[in-house]
Amino acid sequence: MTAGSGQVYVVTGGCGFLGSHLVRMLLEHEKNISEIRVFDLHLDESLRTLSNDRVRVRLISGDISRLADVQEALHGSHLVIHTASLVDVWGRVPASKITEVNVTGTENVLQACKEEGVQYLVYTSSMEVVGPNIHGDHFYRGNEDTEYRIYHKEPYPLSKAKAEKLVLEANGIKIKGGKMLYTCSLRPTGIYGEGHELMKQFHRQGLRTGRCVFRALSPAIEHGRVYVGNVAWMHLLAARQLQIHPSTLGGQVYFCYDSSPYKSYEDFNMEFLSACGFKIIGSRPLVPYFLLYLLALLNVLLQWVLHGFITYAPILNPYTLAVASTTFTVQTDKAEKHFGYQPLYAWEEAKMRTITWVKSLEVSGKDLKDVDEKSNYCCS
Ligand SMILES: NC(=O)C1=CN([C@@H]2O[C@H](COP(=O)(O)OP(=O)(O)OC[C@H]3O[C@@H](n4cnc5c(N)ncnc54)[C@H](O)[C@@H]3O)[C@@H](O)[C@H]2O)C=CC1
Ligand SMILES: CC(C)CCC[C@@H](C)[C@H]1CC[C@H]2[C@@H]3[C@H](O)CC4=CC(=O)CC[C@]4(C)[C@H]3CC[C@]12C
Repeated sequence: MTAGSGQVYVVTGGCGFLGSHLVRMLLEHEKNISEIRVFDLHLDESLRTLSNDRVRVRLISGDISRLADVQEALHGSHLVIHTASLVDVWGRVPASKITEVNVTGTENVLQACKEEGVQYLVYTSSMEVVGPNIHGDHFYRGNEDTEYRIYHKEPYPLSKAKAEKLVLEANGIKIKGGKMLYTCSLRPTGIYGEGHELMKQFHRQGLRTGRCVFRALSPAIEHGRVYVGNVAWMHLLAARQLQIHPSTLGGQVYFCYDSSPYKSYEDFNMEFLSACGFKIIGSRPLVPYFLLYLLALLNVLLQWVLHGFITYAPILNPYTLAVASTTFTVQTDKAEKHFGYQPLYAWEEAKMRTITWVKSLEVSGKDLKDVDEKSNYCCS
């Protein structure tokens, strides 16, 4: 196929952690495309070099919350994978901004699909549209049909739930040219893999404490995790099959899953950090939950006091503590049944790829030597 004869895909948020893996996945595995438009507020110029003689990677700088930007990006395109989002549960940005990007941004994508005659939309939702809620209700090996007391107060999960509802309700609407819009929504659990910003933070934090991770969470609490490459692969397959079987996938939600083991959030992270000499201290939480909760409240107070001077947004706050302390794991085969999804990467490969990347942080870590010396390497 010569460049120009294939379809045009748009990936909103295509320069992000998931988005950039998705662009590479499309380039490697999707033969029906001639152009990938990477629409993002913050462009990663390295993606431009991925163009080849078959597919052009076109970077488009724009704001999803501005309709005109979205309309221009979608003009003449065939399918949109909408991953752009403000992923913030730490209070880094105001709630209004999260709503503006995640909800209004999604409204703009839907409006642009309608006006530009784009027939297919795959939305990157999140496990968070379901839970865990702050009441501590566990979601143990649940699926897309499992009953759960959904309760949202935080801006991020609220915004993802609203956006997903808009996407699913838009399935089947009439668009320009008399055709219909077909949509589906994918719900990843906690995504891990090369480029995960939060893992970088855990790595940096661990270096400061002599490569010791002081256990804060009960090892009995399981948290679903999924490898970024498999999330990207599921998006590619959903996009492909939504065009072939729109009545099957249209208006459906699918949890993203693979064979990553069910573990506590900390123990799962140690699958990678231990390869860099990190050790977890304690077989059970080293501090009682109430003390951790007080620390989380102190962080809220400090964030409030420092607001306007600096953005103080530590990992620990009452919401992240509640989420991390509540089991949320999925066990489903809906994506396999509806569109033949099988993870592209087995657990061992996903683990080795992630370990290789975490180890690369050691090499690139400028402050590595100083930190090790200063922190007297307590875990040797
Ligand atoms: N990281 C995770 O564990 C999970 C993420 N998700 C979802 O996956 C998607 C991707 O998340 P990540 O890759 O982790 O986040 P990310 O922050 O790495 O990527 C999001 C991208 O959206 C872009 N963006 C933000 N505001 C924008 C705007 N106004 N206009 C245009 N682009 C904008 C950012 O520049 C970034 O490149 C999001 O929709 C998120 O809700 C779902 C479940 C878990
Ligand atoms: C008590 C500790 C300091 C807590 C450390 C772990 C937490 C920071 C993370 C535990 C669970 C994570 C969330 C979960 O993976 C679900 C998510 C889905 C998304 O769409 C975005 C990210 C997140 C909210 C994720 C954020 C970090 C945790 C709360």
